Amino acid sequence: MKTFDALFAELSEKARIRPEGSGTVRELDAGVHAIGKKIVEEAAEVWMAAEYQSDDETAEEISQLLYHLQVLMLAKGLSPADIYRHL
Ligand SMILES: N=c1c2ncn([C@@H]3O[C@H](COP(=O)(O)OP(=O)(O)OP(=O)(O)O)[C@@H](O)[C@H]3O)c2ncn1[C@@H]1O[C@H](COP(=O)(O)O)[C@@H](O)[C@H]1O
Repeated sequence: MKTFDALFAELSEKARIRPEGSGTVRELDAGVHAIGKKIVEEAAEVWMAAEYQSDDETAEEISQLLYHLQVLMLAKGLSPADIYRHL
C-alpha cells in the first residue's frame, strides 16, 4: 500500500527524471494555475462523493485530491515536512 510520503518520493523522482508519458510531468509543465484548478475540481468531487456515493468512491476521490495537492507542493518546492509542521 502506498503512503503519502511514498507517493511524494515517487512524484519527486518523476519531476527529476521527467519520464515520457508521465501525467505528473505534464501537470507540472501546465503550471500552478492549472494545478490549482485541478485541485478545486477534485475537491468538489470529494464533496459530491461524500454526500452521494460510497465510502470507497469517496476514498478514491480523496486519494486523487491528495495526488494533485502533492503535484502543487512539487510545483512550489514544498516538502511534506513544510506541511507537517503546520499540523
Ligand atoms: N495517484 C495518482 C493520481 N491520482 C489522480 N491522478 C490524475 O488525476 C486524474 C483524476 O482523475 P479524474 O477521474 O478526475 O479524471 P479526469 O478529470 O477525466 O482526468 P483528466 O482528464 O483531468 O486527466 C487522473 O486521470 C490522473 O491523471 C493521478 N495520477 C497519477 N497518480 C500516481 O502518481 C504516480 C506517477 O504517475 P505518472 O506521473 O503519471 O507516471 C503513479 O504512481 C500514479 O499511480
